[in-house]
Amino acid sequence: MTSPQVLVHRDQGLLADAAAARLVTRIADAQAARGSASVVLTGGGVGTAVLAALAATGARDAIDWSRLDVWWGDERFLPAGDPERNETGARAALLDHLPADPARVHAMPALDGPDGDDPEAAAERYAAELRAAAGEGPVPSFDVLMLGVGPDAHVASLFPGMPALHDERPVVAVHGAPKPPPTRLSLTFPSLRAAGEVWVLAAGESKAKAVQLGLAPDADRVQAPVSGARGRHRTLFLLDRAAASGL
Ligand SMILES: O=C1O[C@H](COP(=O)(O)O)[C@@H](O)[C@H](O)[C@H]1O
Repeated sequence: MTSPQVLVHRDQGLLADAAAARLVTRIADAQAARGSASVVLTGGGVGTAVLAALAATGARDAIDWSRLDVWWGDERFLPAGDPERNETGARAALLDHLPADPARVHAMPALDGPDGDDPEAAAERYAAELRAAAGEGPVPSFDVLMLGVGPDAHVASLFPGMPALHDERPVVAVHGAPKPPPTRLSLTFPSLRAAGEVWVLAAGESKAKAVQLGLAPDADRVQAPVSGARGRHRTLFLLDRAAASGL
């Protein structure tokens, strides 16, 4: 497990631009080294702002979009195209504007997908897709996994005190999430921690406490799930000044 590094930017706009630039470099490096790369996207305000910043920069052409696998860390279990789905936001901000290979864009199943309104079956389906892509182990060694963080210190759809925090399966259905919608799909800690790099993105004063907990050496990941978000090689907390104000 890596100790987090903290980078503070003046405001959310600069944070999004800097994270987008970092993403271009990381993906291009991975593609140069291995031929392909994989990223895990997050929903939420900053996560989507990073994708919009990436779409807006000319540097995005340094990425071979046809050789990039795109996954999600969590999803709201709603019909395809629902504006509240993380996938919908990511497509509008970035993926609809790029020559990504549709077969490599691995959206989590929707409520009107092949498993209908059975989130457990949908979670198993996504786990099978991850396993098939992994070669070895239950999930791929993602190059970069991005996570937003809630004011309650949740990451992905791992909310404080909920059973999903203890689940060893790679993907789970979440019921009764405190933030709507209540039914979600989420990667679990073992999957998050399989990533080479984990980037926690936070902007705004409402996230300051969660960021503080996420970096506290004695934090309990059941109470503050962000404190369990760590990458194998690197963990970055990419913050704006307001989110860093409690440090
Ligand atoms: O519900 C969710 O919330 C978090 C954080 O969102 P934010 O708008 O407060 O930044 C997000 O990371 C997660 O993917 C999403 O499903």
